[in-house]
Amino acid sequence: MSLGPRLIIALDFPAAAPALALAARLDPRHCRLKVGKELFTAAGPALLERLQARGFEVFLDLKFHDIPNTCAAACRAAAELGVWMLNVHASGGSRMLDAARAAVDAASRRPLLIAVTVLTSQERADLAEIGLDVEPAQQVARLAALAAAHGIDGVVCSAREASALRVAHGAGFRLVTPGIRPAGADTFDQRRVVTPADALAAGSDYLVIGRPVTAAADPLAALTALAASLPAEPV
Ligand SMILES: O=c1ccn([C@@H]2O[C@H](COP(=O)(O)O)[C@@H](O)[C@H]2O)c(=O)[nH]1
Repeated sequence: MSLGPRLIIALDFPAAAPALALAARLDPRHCRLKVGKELFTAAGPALLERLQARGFEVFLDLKFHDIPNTCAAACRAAAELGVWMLNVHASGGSRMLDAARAAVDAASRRPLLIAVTVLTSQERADLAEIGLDVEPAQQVARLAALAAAHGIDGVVCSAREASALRVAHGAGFRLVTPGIRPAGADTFDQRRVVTPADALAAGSDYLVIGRPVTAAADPLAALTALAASLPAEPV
């Protein structure tokens, strides 16, 4: 089964113009695009329409986390925007996950619904601070199991956790992995980072890549080099 392009470029920009300028240099046959909180707040649904009109499938990364009714309503509204994938926080719990899933199931074009486990910027000390005395991998496994049990299509995790999740949840469970860094690249605020080739080898379905491409002096050259470090796309 082909999952389509496995690279998802995070358009973390403050306005539509730079996002559209980068998108104009990209090919929807080779990557998908991610619109997150910053860009969506600045540019709104109109930007999604323009990206989709150019042939891109869009991951709307708003990480909804609220009471079940509010979360479901947000998922419904996001699904109506025609996005390919959207997400919620698994830590919202089973009733919130059920409500979110029911909302996307009712959509005329159902997007993939993905649950965020432990942010890739977090390490053990960050979890301890919020009262979780566990390794990130353990908390990721716990939240992924909750998501899977409630019919969620997959999770956002670090590729460090991908192989264990693939064993636990099988081939159809989508593993979406940010925190991707070519060897030697600046990690910035990320903590659980993995190289692109290692992420795929570990079983990631989709690699989310932002600053290694978008902050590069030549984003297209950076993306081309990154893609060249990967085995050929399955067809
Ligand atoms: O656990 C998570 C969930 C989401 N993200 C998002 O992915 C990109 C990563 O950007 P980089 O510049 O490659 O670090 C960014 O939009 C995050 O909001 C994540 O990093 N980790």
